[in-house]
Amino acid sequence: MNIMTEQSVENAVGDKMSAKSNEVIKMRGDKVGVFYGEKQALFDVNLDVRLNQVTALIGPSGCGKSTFLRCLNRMNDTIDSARVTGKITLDQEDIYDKSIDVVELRARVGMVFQKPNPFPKSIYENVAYGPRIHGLAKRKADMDQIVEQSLKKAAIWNEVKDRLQEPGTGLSGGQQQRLCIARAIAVSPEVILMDEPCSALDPIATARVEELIDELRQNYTIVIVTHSMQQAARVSQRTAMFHLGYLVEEGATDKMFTNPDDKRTQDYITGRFG
Ligand SMILES: Nc1ncnc2c1ncn2[C@@H]1O[C@H](COP(=O)(O)OP(=O)(O)OP(=O)(O)O)[C@@H](O)[C@H]1O
Repeated sequence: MNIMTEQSVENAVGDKMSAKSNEVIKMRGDKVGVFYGEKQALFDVNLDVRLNQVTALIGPSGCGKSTFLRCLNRMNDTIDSARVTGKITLDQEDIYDKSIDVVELRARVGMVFQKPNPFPKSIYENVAYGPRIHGLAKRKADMDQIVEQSLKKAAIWNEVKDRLQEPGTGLSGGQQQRLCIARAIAVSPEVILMDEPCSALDPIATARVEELIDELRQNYTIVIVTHSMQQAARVSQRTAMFHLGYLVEEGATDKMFTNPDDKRTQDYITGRFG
């Protein structure tokens, strides 16, 4: 008879979890709608964001990609006319619930914007700012460590370690974007949202950031809006195609780019519209 001890059950469950960890749903959008005043920009979007995967949001201009992305950390709250309907969960918890502290939510679900936007402060301060307001470092040595680790994880440490007190705005565009990624990482987020993070970068800086996104996936869950089909294919495991405010389809990136179910996806990825 095969009697499993409590420990062996735990191990077996653990193995199954790790084998399937990329199937774990980190965030879920359930019938998400967004209105800007009277105008509805998103309709009934059901979309899962899987743990430790990169999910790419694609679709023609104005289809609602950024609007959906901003729902995931309640950045739409900052737009007066915006109203969100439906439900969005993070680890099964409703992020629009009254009990949610939005500042804490945005530390758990960080964001990197289209244009690199370092603060007009030193490189060090750009990274230290978030951990300081969240009280993550008690002593200067702890803060130094957070700054160093974050810059290392964002693959920019070697380029800036001798100039930490110089302004972040003095870096190249690609370096500034990696500094902004370090700033997002510094508060230990679980999810990182990226809104066209490479659109202001040259091809070499873009390749650098794409490589970084792939590395970050091991520790974070990433959602990226991109206009570049090549980029979506290179960096993501899942792709979601939007059109006119609707989610057209979502699936494994390989399948979406080789054998999509919907003709609109086929037309978009082959450059027939958008
Ligand atoms: N702050 C806003 N106020 C009013 N309407 C808005 C606002 N932001 C977006 N919209 C509208 O919502 C719709 C979706 O816009 P959104 O920026 O989400 O699309 P997108 O797919 O990210 O577009 P793009 O690829 O051009 O960035 C568009 O019709 C847009 O005009």
